[in-house]
Amino acid sequence: QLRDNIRQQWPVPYRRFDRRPAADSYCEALFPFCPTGDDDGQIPSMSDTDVISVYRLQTPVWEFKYGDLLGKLHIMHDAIGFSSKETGANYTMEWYELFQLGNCTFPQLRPDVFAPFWCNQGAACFFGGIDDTHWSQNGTLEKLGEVTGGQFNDMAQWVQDDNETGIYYETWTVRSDPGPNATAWFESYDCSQFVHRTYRKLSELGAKLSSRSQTNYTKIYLYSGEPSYLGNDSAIFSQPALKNLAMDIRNCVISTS
Ligand SMILES: CCCCCCCCCCCCCC(=O)OC[C@@H](O)COP(=O)(O)OC[C@@H](O)CO
Repeated sequence: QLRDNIRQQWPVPYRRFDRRPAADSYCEALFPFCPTGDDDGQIPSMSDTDVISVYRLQTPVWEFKYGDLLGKLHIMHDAIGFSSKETGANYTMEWYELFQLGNCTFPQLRPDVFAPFWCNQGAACFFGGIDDTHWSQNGTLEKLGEVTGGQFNDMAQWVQDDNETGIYYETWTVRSDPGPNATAWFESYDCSQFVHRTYRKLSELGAKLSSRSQTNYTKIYLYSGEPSYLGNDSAIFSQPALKNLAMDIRNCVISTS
């Protein structure tokens, strides 16, 4: 696929931003995002010589509301826990949607705006404590290893940079077909991808982490032929010549919501 004479790169790389914008005031959270985390997303600094235990955390999505219901469908949320040997303090770190999963999965139609609208920011949430029951009851709480306080602090700096530049949650993994040699058109960007990036960063920093059991991560797949770039919002939704395309997209939003 050629776009503006440039060969299209698959999967389309996740777009990074210079900095996270404020969310649109139209978007409403049913549940406050990261209610007990720091308002500015700050992560406490550990002493360089501290020993920090790292935990794999997994629980069914919406466990707080539906218990193990989504766990039965293997729809799981992933996070990471930390525990400081020097202070005994525990921490939870996760990445999830500011305005709930449905709004990241499907756009909305606003009565006064022609183009579909997304409330799909996602962000890292770091807060004090590990709710053992929440994570272990229907999921997993497993120690993976230890890192030094210095490695933790370097990871914390990376988390803040990653969080400032990677701002949109993307639910779907889009591939050409279900087979092993499929081409990935778009990768998802969700809780488990954040966990993978963090493990990768910790391993770059020299950490040795390992799990006793195989971890399965939740992904939801769409299969399609090779995508073509049709234009951005303003190109599609403000040009009379593209009205049919714009209507088709709106109708598709109506039929999926
Ligand atoms: C409403 C339609 C949704 C259809 C989508 C079907 C499944 C999609 C699976 C995507 C993977 C989900 C993993 C993930 O990113 O989880 C993050 C988040 O949704 C978890 O939400 P939560 O409310 O269970 O937990 C957040 C919580 O820990 C806050 O303290």
